[in-house]
Amino acid sequence: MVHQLPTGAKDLLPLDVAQKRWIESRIQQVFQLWGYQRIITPTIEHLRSLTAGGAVDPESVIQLPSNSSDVLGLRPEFTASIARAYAARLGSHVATCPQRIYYNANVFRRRGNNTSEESFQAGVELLGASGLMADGEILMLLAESLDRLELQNWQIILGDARLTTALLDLLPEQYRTKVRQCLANLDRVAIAEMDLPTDVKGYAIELIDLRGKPKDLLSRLSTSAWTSGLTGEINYLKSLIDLWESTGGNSDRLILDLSFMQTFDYYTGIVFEVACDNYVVAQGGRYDHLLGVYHPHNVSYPSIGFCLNLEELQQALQSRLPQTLTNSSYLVVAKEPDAVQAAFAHAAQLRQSSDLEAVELELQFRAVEAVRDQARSRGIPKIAWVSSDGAIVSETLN
Ligand SMILES: N[C@@H](Cc1c[nH]c[nH+]1)C(=O)O
Repeated sequence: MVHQLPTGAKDLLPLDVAQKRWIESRIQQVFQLWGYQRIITPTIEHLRSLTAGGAVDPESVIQLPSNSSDVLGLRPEFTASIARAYAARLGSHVATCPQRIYYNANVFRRRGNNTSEESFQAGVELLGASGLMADGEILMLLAESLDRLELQNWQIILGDARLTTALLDLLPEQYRTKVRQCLANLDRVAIAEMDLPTDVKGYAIELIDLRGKPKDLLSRLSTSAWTSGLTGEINYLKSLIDLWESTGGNSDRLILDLSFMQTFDYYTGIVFEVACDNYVVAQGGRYDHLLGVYHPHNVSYPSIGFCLNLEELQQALQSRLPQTLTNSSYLVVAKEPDAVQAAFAHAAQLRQSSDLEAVELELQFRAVEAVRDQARSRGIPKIAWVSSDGAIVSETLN
């Protein structure tokens, strides 16, 4: 029988794992330097918890049969699980806020035609914090994580769920849903072809074009006839961009896109994704009402976070990642059966040495040349030949 993996599943072989570790260890270092602590939430939860009060489509969750009446599912992302874990724990005590939490694990999504996909995310959630400094911290932490990986050519596409909704609310009610759909799909043609009063169409097209350098776009927006009631939201974004620039953020890295919308529907403030060579390597945003979905009395805590998509990062970083595995430093060989004990003892002694990589044992009694060939082919530079009387001869291969 041929045992194939289900469509969408994959094995990570040791080199894939080494590359993934390379990325993870750097990102986690940065998260920890900013004071974030790691959380591990369960892979399986109740479907109703994973769907975050309707913000995550249950169709995207891989559901599991269960004996109880509650359907279970595999987590499709972490934000809902962390909101569930912390909603009741934060309490009203000021000292518990903010909480800085990070995670690094696998998530599972059901794709079209019933295939499933497992992928890996490393991310942070800043719980119980709002305002300019909190949003600024998350954007800067994101930038520092990407810089730590020496990722090139990345750009943050920054939107604002609240402002986008407010801009759409300026349209007469009967057109809002349709125009929102066109914005989500960046479908300019559909807007142009819609049967709309001329001024409404002009405004809808203005909305789809709200993408560009943050400062240019914001000044265009402040002078638009439609947006006079939105100065608070517009000024907030101006201040955030100023903070980014004044703290060393590269202004070319930031694109403001007020037609940008996220897949999950729990966002209430800034939203963003990071694009790099056609890969979306990270996404996130502010979600001020989500913790309330899980709190026994619906009390919410303003929060914000992001996750990095490790497979996409691995693709975008490919040429910088390790291309080979680390070889062992020594092959320890028992020359005859009654040297086995001494060979184990010598290998153990070598492993104590801090300047060596791994020490491997030869497991068969092969001819000397066959052992040397074996070591060479595995890139092991040294052999320790152990005799039954305990004598050891070290050989460096050339
Ligand atoms: N959980 C979101 C990313 C995110 C983290 N925090 C806020 N948003 C995702 O998987 O897309």
